[in-house]
Amino acid sequence: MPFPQSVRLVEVGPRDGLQNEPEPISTATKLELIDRLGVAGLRHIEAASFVSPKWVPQMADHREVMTGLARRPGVVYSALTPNLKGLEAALEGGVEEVAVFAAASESFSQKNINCSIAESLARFEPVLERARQADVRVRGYVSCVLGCPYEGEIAPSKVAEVSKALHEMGCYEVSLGDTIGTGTPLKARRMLESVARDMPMDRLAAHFHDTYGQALANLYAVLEEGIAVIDSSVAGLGGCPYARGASGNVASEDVVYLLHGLGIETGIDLETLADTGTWITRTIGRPNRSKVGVALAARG
Ligand SMILES: CC(C)(COP(=O)([O-])OP(=O)([O-])OC[C@H]1O[C@@H](n2cnc3c(N)ncnc32)[C@H](O)[C@@H]1OP(=O)([O-])[O-])[C@@H](O)C(=O)NCCC(=O)NCCSC(=O)C[C@@](C)(O)CC(=O)[O-]
Repeated sequence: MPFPQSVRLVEVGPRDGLQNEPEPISTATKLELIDRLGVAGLRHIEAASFVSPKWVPQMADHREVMTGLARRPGVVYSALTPNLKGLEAALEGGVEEVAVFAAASESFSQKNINCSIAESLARFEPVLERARQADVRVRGYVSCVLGCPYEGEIAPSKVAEVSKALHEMGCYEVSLGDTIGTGTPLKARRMLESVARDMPMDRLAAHFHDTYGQALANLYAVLEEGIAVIDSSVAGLGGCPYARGASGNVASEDVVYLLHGLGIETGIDLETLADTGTWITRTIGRPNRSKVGVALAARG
């Protein structure tokens, strides 16, 4: 299949990228990061997570983030909402899009959201219903699509089953998470083929972590299959609190460089994005995990 003409990036740095940071990051820094990403041309930014502050303390200022945003026209600012409580709080914060998150692994589901896969899907039904009433779009995530930190291999048929359930429930898009970054291109392609048998390819997104350095190769493989939405995190920030050793998402700068090199449009200004990666990593004292970001910064 030919590559898509354009790809939509979903920037998850302010949420997935920061959620695991042990030291509190100020709301002002989060807001500046989100705004800089908008200036760089990102049109979908996952800004916050309405989860329990006991489980993920770094996201405790979700309301302040959501209400403090300098909303740029044309930019969607979304948030994670695992249940009705989270959704109601997000709606009060003026959210225009939310995401529910399930897993293809029972053990990960228990560790991450404290319930089974079936219970999570049942919990999402009223979230979808309430979001529909409020005219808010819902995205769905499936974690552990290419491996689980507790169970190892995950059957592509299980990923397909959970993805289909989220799609049928009303999620406009399902993002496939290689939570621990163990995937390889062949596995990624096989998994995607299995999922796309049950739901349209243009409703799927790739959300790959780069723990084993395979994320760009995996993205190339799924782009060839027809994926046109990619989640990424500026400077490769991140790691999942319930997947020990998992490193960040694939770096947004590296994805943009790859896509532009393939002649695929993103609407993103790479230099501004790279400056944002340099700024946030310096501000929070983290290494910049984007090779492109580091190379551009070194060039001056
Ligand atoms: C899902 C829950 C809330 C269930 O948590 P629970 O403990 O089973 O829920 P509960 O209903 O029994 O409530 C327990 C307490 O949490 C409170 N509570 C309940 N819900 C909320 C809420 N929405 N916001 C704020 N507080 C909440 C509730 O009010 C109560 O407070 P208490 O009475 O003890 O003071 C919990 O397990 C949780 O917050 N987990 C965090 C999960 C998380 O954020 N994980 C990281 C994001 S997922 C991810 O990174 C993967 C992804 C998406 O990026 C894709 C990939 O890479 O794979």
